[in-house]
Amino acid sequence: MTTPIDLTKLPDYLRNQRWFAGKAWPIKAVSVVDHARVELPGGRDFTLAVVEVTYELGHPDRYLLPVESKGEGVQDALDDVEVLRGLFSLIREKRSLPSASGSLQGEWLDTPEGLMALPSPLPVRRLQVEQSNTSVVVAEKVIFKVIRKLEAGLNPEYEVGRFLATKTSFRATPTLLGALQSEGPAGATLAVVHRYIPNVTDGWRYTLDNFRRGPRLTDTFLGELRGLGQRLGELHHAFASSTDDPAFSPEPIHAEDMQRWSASIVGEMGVTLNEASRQFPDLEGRRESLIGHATQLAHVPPSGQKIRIHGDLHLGQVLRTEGDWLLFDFEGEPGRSFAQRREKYSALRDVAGMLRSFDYAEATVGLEGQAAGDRVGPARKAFLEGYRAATRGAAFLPKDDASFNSMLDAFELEKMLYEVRYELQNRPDWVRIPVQALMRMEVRK
Ligand SMILES: Nc1ncnc2c1ncn2[C@@H]1O[C@H](COP(=O)(O)OP(=O)(O)O)[C@@H](O)[C@H]1O
Ligand SMILES: O=P(O)(O)O[C@H]1O[C@H](CO)[C@@H](O[C@H]2O[C@H](CO)[C@@H](O)[C@H](O)[C@H]2O)[C@H](O)[C@H]1O
Repeated sequence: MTTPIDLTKLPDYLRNQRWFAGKAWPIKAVSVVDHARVELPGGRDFTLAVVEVTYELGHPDRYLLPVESKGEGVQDALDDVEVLRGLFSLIREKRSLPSASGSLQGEWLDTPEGLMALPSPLPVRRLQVEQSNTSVVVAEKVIFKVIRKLEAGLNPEYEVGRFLATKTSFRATPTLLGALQSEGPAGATLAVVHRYIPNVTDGWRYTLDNFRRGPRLTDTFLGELRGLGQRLGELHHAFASSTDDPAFSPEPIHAEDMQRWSASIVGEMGVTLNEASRQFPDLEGRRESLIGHATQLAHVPPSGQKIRIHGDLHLGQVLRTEGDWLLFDFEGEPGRSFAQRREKYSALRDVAGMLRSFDYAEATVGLEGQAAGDRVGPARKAFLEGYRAATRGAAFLPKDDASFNSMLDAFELEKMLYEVRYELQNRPDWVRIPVQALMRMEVRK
């Protein structure tokens, strides 16, 4: 198959795309590593190409480019509704297509939700939100996300979604319905399809609205946060459920795990403080105390289990429907490899992620001019109460409260360090939020 794209135009094209993550580095070369032609009704077609971007420095990245050859240059094919319908049909009809170096495979799960009827012709619309990928809503019932930056290996969002939909009874998530996979040397998940949930607010906006109401959170909202903790507990029960799939089966936490996790936090602290203390010199004075905090984890007597977790849980990863919460986006932290994101871990890492979000919400309303209030403490307490109630006696959690609290503290510290790195790279104006949290952190006696 001949390469269908004008390679000379690609560096400029990529630099102008919202989803292109390499804007800060000079591009050395762009090459097409795989491509497939997808035919559309009426004799038209478009190309799904996987391109590799090599930079003057650092690792190469791969991107998926759905493109149409229309006149000059490179055209994003996802602007064309016929292409959106064509891509969706490929998945729904489980079609297989040859590509230059392998094949494309549409997958559709035959679960009860997968059997839904859809109208013809299919109404499709692109979701108008700022996001790293491109999402398309089909008939207000289905949402498919075309993944822009590709990673090698099994995509955790697909893997987890499939496990929850087919092996567990956990339904507080938009159910995974299908996926588009590319197989062969350029193998990757190219798109994932979920049930679309109409009339939802994301948990971040919903929480900010509540934090803006005054210095105290309402009992109603605190009750809802208890409900959020409970849903997370149920998710962890589903992850910990007995299964013969080695990618999900729970494993005991050993002393070596605690030591490894502790050492990894100490390592991340070195890198993060070196980067951040140029801008926030006071952080240097906290180094020893924070290291003490991280090393404490290595001495926690091991109990509980390692399980698969959400991996990047925060308020932006939950949806508020009428009267309930849905947890979604099981991709894990974008800065880590798929292999790292698929590792089993303590469930408390997710709990810590959500706790950090309450601090971010407080800082955000503070920056907007809201007077300081008594919001974060009660929000944390309510969320933890819900989580504890749903997981009482669970084998995956530490046996005693002291271990529970020490581990939770260490994972909150780990998340703060991650956030400092994330913000330095993505939203430098926000870096002071996790930095201030690091400055405040006390070692629990
Ligand atoms: N199943 C769904 N139902 C309704 N809205 C959704 C659903 N999945 C995602 N969304 C909306 O789309 C936005 C982007 O989705 P997300 O999967 O987080 O994309 P990205 O990985 O590109 O950030 C979410 O913040 C949410 O508002
Ligand atoms: O949603 P993503 O998977 O892309 O997650 C990344 O971006 C998040 C920000 O959008 C970032 O979350 C941090 O900011 C949130 C407020 O915007 C806050 O609620 C979170 O607690 C905080 O960690 C997330 O860390 C990052 O991986």
